[in-house]
Amino acid sequence: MPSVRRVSHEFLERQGLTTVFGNPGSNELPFLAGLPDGFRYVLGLHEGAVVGMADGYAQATGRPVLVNLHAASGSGNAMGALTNAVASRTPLVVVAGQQVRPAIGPEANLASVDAPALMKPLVGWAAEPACAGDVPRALAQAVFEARLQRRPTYLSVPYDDWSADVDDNALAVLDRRVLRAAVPGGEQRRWLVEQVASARRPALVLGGDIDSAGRFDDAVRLAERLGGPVWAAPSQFRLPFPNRHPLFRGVLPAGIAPVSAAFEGHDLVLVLGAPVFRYHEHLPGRYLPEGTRLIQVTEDASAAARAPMGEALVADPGAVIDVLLEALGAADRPAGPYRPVPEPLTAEGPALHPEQVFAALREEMPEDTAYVVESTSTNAAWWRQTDLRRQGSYYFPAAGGLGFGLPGAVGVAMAQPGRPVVGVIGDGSANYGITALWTAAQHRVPLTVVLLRNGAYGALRWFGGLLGVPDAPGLDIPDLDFTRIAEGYGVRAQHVGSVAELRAALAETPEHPRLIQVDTALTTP
Ligand SMILES: Cc1ncc(Cn2c(C)c(CCOP(=O)(O)OP(=O)(O)O)sc2=O)c(N)n1
Ligand SMILES: [Ca+2]
Repeated sequence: MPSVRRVSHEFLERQGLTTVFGNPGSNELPFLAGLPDGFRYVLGLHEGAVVGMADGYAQATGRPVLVNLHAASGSGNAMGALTNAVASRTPLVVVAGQQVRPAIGPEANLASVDAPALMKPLVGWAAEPACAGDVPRALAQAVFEARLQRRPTYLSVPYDDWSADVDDNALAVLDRRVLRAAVPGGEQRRWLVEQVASARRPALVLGGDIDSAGRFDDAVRLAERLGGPVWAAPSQFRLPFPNRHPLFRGVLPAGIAPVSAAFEGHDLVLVLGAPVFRYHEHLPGRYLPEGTRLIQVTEDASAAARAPMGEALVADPGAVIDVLLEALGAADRPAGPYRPVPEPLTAEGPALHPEQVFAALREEMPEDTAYVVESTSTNAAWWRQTDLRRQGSYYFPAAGGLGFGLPGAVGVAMAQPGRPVVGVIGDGSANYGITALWTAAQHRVPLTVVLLRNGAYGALRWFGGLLGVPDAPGLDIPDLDFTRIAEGYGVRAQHVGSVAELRAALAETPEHPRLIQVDTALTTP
């Protein structure tokens, strides 16, 4: 009879989950025994980095990814990075080891007491099978739930289960497929087309799911057909639309009152692939202006259910774009020229202004470069200086949890070896996922990390001023030298002191990971 391990490996292979991001403990070794040829294990030195890399890899490949973590302490370390993966709707399948069943109740060492509860409410599904024979089916459920919900799932498996024999029924899981059709038809289709076709001044709000689903160019065609303004949904973690397109108005402000003000005069707001909305600052006001109707289209049923206003259709936003383009036809006139980029601001003294760094990236890096950005006080500078026109060009921690940037950049670069990838990382953020540098070096990932060193938690300095706490402690992080830290992890590094030096460094095409440190002036987000 085959073992639980052999059937589970076979199932994972058939489902394409053969790249495993992990950090092992003794409980996990029996799962890792005899990994078949074709599987690749990517070791991260901290579980936050493991999940960040897996998140970047899954987002860039668009497929579920297997994560293997240690029980309890290992799974706990991953929670911060999982908040981002939940917000970006990344289908991660986390498999964690567990003590043998008789040892869990007595809370023997390395027992994860009530393991599934540890990960809720973050993950979309969590379980610990009631017996070894149910492990292959439970693993299949974890994969299918992650794919259907587009949310991480968690499976805790007692370590002696993997060597147990299974009966023939357990083999039935190998041929399972779970598909979902999400194209609106009939009455729903007629209703939606009529609402959009009859709108006098429609506006579009696009979420990260549009980019994740590869619908970046289709969204441009729909926007140019509607002719109205386009915003990115608040708390943006992907770029769903070219940021210099003449119809693009930027990211919606993350407050109730300013969002309502932005919609003033529009009779229909069509939200595609985003929750309504991930506000941030509490700025109370009317949700919508008088006379404005909001229709949300999302695959995320709970996002549709929890929205505070408007109507929602749970469907594939990409399929809805196809339906609307088919019904309305393409634009009959070009949208006009893309907006030009302003001259970058400069800073007093030796440090560069972040806009000078971003202008150098725009001018030196190839147009298809993918950027993973985690430098929180430089967002305004970033969007003033950048000109992104391709799908999959921008990633940001979806729940604002730092520690995604550096690992996520490694994961994106591993997923797209032929595409230039740049991590734009603040000197504060870098520390939350710094061990990913070691993995990048070990796997010779051709990644560029531009490390913006302003010696502070810049964004918090700004928030401190906003919230009337200008002298808050713990906001300065002086004396960090990431060139020496990077070299310690095996990554070639250099410090650049001018725009010319930065441009010369960027002009070289990296064969392996490299870190370029540059001192930047403090700016406001
Ligand atoms: C895991 C985690 N810890 C702490 C924070 C709080 N935080 C922190 C600590 C920030 C400072 C980031 O500093 P940086 O150097 O990366 O970027 P800037 O200097 O440009 O702000 S921004 C922010 O929200 C967070 N968002 N996530
Ligand atoms: Ca900083």
